[in-house]
Amino acid sequence: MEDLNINVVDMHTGGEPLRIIVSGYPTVIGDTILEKRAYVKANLDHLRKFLMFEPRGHFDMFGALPVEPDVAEADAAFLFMHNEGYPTMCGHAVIALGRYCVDQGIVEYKEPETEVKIQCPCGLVKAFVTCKDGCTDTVRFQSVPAFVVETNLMIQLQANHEIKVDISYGGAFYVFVNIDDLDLHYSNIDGLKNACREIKAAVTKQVTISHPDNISLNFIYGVIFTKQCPNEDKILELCIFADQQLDRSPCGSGVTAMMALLHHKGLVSLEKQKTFENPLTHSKFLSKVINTTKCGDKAAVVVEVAGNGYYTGKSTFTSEKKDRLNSGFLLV
Ligand SMILES: O=C(O)[C@H]1NCC[C@@H]1O
Repeated sequence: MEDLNINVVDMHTGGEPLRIIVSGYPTVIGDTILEKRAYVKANLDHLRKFLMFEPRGHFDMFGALPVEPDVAEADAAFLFMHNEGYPTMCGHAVIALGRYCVDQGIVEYKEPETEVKIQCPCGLVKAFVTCKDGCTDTVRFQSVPAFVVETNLMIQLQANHEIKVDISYGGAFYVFVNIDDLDLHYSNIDGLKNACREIKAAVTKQVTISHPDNISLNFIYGVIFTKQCPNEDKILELCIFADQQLDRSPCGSGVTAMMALLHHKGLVSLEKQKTFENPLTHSKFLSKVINTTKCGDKAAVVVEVAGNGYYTGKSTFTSEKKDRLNSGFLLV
């Protein structure tokens, strides 16, 4: 591997890490953001492993790589990366990146709120950063149109156990399972990871995932284990995504997809706010459906999600040729 010197800023949103690459990456080639995503996958994947894997990262690390936007309205564009590859959307990242873009002067600071238009692989996402007394704070974002793929789909799990799932899109495709339909508790992470594997495999057999605009978006990104809290307007969401990665946040793109589902089922009206909580870290996002729209010929909604991202550090990552573990490894 070449001599590397990569500068990053680390943040977290609701406990979910975000490693923002600031400098030291080669130029990413491609006319569109999806071409750039394909380029890094084919040509620069060793750098994802270098920054996401141990000893510099860990199994559940998440990253954002700035690239040149290819739509005129965008203020910035980012590719995302995790333990398996390059996802199409990430809400927790957009919340942190909204602050980062204003703090870095990529967009001019404006009180009481600064709008930052971030191009993501799934499309243009608008972030609105609260700005007060010279400081950035809470971020709300409006994602790409979200739509429902299937509701009440019956799938067969290996243990002769049939369960009902929903599938919905919020910048990425998610399968939703009510955790009470499984004999599992949120604290049983290994059990949930096994269930996630089985659910993903069963759904992939039964359903063709298809986005009206681009085939690069056609894959199930994660499984979300949900629970409506009785007597409270709060929904628990635990997302397992990529290669069994566990989201510490309530999962911004998952919340977007879930709000599309709730709206479709008549369980939430426009502008009605819902709270989503990660059952392990107890971090929260607030969300509402703000409009109806279309995605191709599908009925869709525009969803807003709000949360807080915080800075945790800055690093320069270097390499040494004589280091046998230089290129990164994972112990699960
Ligand atoms: O907030 C989100 O949308 C994400 N968090 C990790 C997995 C998803 O990309």
